[in-house]
Amino acid sequence: MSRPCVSLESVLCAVHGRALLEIDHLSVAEGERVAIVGHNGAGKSTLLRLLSGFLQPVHGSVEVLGRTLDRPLPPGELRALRVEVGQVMQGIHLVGRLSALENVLIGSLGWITGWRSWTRCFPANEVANAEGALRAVGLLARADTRADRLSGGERQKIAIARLLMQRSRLILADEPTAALDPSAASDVCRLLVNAAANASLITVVHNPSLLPLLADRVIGLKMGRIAFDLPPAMVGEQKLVELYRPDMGSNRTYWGASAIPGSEAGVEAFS
Ligand SMILES: Nc1ncnc2c1ncn2[C@@H]1O[C@H](COP(=O)(O)OP(=O)(O)OP(=O)(O)O)[C@@H](O)[C@H]1O
Repeated sequence: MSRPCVSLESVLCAVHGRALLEIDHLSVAEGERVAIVGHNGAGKSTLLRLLSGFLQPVHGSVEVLGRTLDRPLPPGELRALRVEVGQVMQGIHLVGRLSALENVLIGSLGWITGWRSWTRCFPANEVANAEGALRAVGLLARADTRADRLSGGERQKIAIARLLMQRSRLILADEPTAALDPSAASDVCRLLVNAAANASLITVVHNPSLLPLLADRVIGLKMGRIAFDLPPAMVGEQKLVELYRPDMGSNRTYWGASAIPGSEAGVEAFS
């Protein structure tokens, strides 16, 4: 069996003595497509931050693509991780003053070296590849348009074209369809799955109707813990109602600051 692309054991993430995420065990195989669902504040983005090396656990082990992320990585390794882990995050991180094509080319910065990388003078074959990526998301005609003149849906598609250039082994997408109309949301999901043809894909999503498009496995997070881990066909309305129903009176996510050593300074690592 192939090595898991993501492996978490006995992980606790906490800030100022408050537990945000507690995962006993989570493993994602290479090529798997996983959706994460859960109420606001359930810990979905925290999980993605952990997997992208932006946040370290208070204790437990985190392995992503063979790298141990329990401690901050040295800069060289962090850069390598950034190339291997592609991200489409809330708020879409495009450079507004650059054209759509230039934004897509940024995806290849991890692959080109030396003066070309510093001066952003991309070789002709990479420019052709970037045009191909724009064509794949249906936006070649907007290649020269500044990113800040594009619609939300168009910008999401540009972010996916950039992923195509990055050739990541793991793609983390945090609500990639937020604020899109239903048709644009389906388009973006299909493009994302295509972009992840040779990668593992973990997507945070709020709209349950998109689950079958995006995932072959759905993980429900509730108050920082895994509530279920099921195929999309088994995530029916009842499961979702239970997942999103507030648990009144629970104080599980709060401890005294002294109860979780190492979590006092967590907010710096978090922000
Ligand atoms: N910078 C921060 N400092 C301290 N706590 C934070 C910070 N950001 C988020 N949190 C807390 O961490 C918990 C989990 O937040 P997270 O963003 O992971 O939730 P989420 O499931 O992604 O929610 P949403 O659906 O609203 O995006 C929340 O209780 C939130 O208040």
